[in-house]
Amino acid sequence: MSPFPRSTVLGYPRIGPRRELKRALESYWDGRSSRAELDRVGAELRAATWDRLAGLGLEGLPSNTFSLYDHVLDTAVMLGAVPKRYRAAEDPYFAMARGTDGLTPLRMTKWFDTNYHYIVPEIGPETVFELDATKPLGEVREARALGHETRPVVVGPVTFLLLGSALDRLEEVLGCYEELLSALAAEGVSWVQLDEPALVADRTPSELAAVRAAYERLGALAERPGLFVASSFGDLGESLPVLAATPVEAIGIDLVRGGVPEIDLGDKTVVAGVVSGRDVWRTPPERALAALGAVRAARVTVSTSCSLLHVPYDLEAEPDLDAALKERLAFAEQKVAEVVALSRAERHALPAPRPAAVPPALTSLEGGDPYPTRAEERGPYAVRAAAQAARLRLPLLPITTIGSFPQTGELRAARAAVAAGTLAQDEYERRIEAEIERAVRTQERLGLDVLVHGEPERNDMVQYFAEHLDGFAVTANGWVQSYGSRCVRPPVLHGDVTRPAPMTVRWATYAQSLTDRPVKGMLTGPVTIVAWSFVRDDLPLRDVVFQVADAIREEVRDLEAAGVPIVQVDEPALRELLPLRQAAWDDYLEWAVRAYRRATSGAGDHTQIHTHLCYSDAGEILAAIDALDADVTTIESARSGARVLGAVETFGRGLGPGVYDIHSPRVPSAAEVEDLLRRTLRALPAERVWVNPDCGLKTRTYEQVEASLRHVVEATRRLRAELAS
Ligand SMILES: Nc1nc2c(c(=O)[nH]1)N[C@@H](CNc1ccc(C(=O)N[C@@H](CCC(=O)N[C@@H](CCC(=O)N[C@@H](CCC(=O)O)C(=O)O)C(=O)O)C(=O)O)cc1)CN2
Ligand code: MET
Ligand SMILES: [Zn+2]
Repeated sequence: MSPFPRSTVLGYPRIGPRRELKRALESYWDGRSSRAELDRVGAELRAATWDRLAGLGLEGLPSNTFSLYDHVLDTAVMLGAVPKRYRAAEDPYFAMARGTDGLTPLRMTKWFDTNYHYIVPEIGPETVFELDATKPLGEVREARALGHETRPVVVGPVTFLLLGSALDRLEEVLGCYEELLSALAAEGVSWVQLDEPALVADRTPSELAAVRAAYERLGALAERPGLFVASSFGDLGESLPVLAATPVEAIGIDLVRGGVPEIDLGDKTVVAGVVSGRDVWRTPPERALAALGAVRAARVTVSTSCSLLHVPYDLEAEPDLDAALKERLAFAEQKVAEVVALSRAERHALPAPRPAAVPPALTSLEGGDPYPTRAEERGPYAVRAAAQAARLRLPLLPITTIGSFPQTGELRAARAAVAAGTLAQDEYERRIEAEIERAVRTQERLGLDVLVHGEPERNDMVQYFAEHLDGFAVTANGWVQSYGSRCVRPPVLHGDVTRPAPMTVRWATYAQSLTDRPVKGMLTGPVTIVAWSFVRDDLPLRDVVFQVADAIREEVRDLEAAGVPIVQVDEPALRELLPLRQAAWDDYLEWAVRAYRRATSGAGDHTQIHTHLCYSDAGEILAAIDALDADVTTIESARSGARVLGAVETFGRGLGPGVYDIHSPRVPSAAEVEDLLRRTLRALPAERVWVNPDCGLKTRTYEQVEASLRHVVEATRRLRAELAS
């Protein structure tokens, strides 16, 4: 077995530095280009990535980190876990990911504590595991034809099965992994990377036994590549000694979030994740070198703490970023260069590479916590509910949406034109107003009860606020994949956050001026703004979140003062930031809830506060969601099989479990919506039930939205009539 290369990364972005894959996918899905064209773009992106990584001096190149949609879905396909109902589809892979006219897609949820979403494997008694190694083998050969030897990366068996809630199928799945290892060995591959991020969360003794059994068995295989088991997103804790006792040759350890292992790892190679894949800060070289030096193992390789999937491609694509800030930053390319430089410095006992620039002095917390708990300012729910009912006069089962309406190509082009200086700001604002009017009229025509302005002015629900708050920088090309072809540009929160002026009042009041029905103002909550940004690391996260909460609080009060009767403060990332280890949950939830209440408790009793959550596996944090004390909570439900309904009967206030999935282009039938509503009404008293989709409508077309909402209204009216009789 050849020694593990001295420098590597656990994975790399794949959407393309200019989102080439996004465009190719959407063009293929729309029928504007062929599958061959899509595959050609994929091949070009893979080639460019390997060439670039090799060009930067990286020694260990990963392969199979590319994906047309999601790497967990790729693993499911590799293992034959394709549910029968998708097999006859024209393109089973994308049918699982996005659904078709007749088929709902598989569930989708957050990848550990990141803003990346994976497709949840569906494993049932009828699943027959059967290896299809086309993709990993294909990428190895493709890279080889370009002159690169690579290390294929696949999701490991334990993590895959835990994600699919089917760890009892380990024996069968291991058969497939054995076959895969044999095939890779026959191909002349010297190392394979098995990603096991699930090992950094709490694991039961039987799960740890499964880890041991899995890697004993794979390790015992006669003809196989070297086994590199990679963890990320935290400390391996009790999983580390288990792994260390198996025959795997290399273990990947996150040394940014986790500590240097106390145990001596003997003859293993430690792939030391000293360069963070989760933030955009430059790596302090002395800290990285100290960690590298402290690891006790036969061999140490310099690497990233996780795949670089979670950071943008290249800082050099940001000519407009402030020069002093830029000095503190590293995107994927710069991080690869750091890995290479650290590896050389470590090997040759060279002085530390170019030191990270010293950040400017920022808020210091010395002198005590400047964020005392604010006394509860709002009245009890019963009092608020009465005041709001008198003001809003809503029917039973009020129908609303989550905030955004379709973001049209014209709107995006208009924003790009303003940035390019070819469209005047006031003309842009007129177009936004026209779009708000379109959204309002559409909702009135369809018969919705609580209207939204549709968020046409927002490029993104976090980036928009970052652009209007002090303390943030935004990027021009810093795209990070969120799911499938969808990307975000996470803002950089680098300084103290303050709100120089109202951010949304003018659009909310414009919308309200157009209609007699109540319009809800729309804000993003402090936890979510911070979760979906790259955040300064010189303050506790909690204190940064409180600063953002205070800015949102000012906005809530301004909306109220302007006569907006309902304000929604979205917290879709509340679950996402939940620590992977349960021991840290209470502390997190305590301050996260406090931040939310700080943001919203300035509203009077007559103002109805809504919140919205999605991808939440809400069951786990239902008590915390309840503690947010919002008058109405809308929550994803349809896409996750209405599982949340099993847990909501204790919920004390208004609740709108989504009645259809908005991430799929398919239009739900009225019967389907009615069925979900009936299930909701079995779980909750009708007086507290709201009717809404799972999430915002920005990724859909007006055609899809109108058809879907028509069915929602139809189903709701039927049930209202039934309840009234
Ligand atoms: N930050 C964040 N995280 C989130 C969500 C979210 O909304 N925001 N929602 C959940 C699901 N995730 C989602 C993530 C992204 C998108 C999404 O639609 N993203 C858009 C980009 C949004 C954006 O920034 N749009 C900009 C710029 C768009 C653009 O492509 N501009 C063109 C130029 C304009 C043109 O001619 O089209 C270009 O750069 O080439 C704008 O509207 O102004 C996309 O991928 O297409 C949807 C859901 C969870 N996490
Ligand atoms: C990801 S949660 C989205 C909430 C936002 N108000 C929207 O409707 O798009
Ligand atoms: Zn949502």
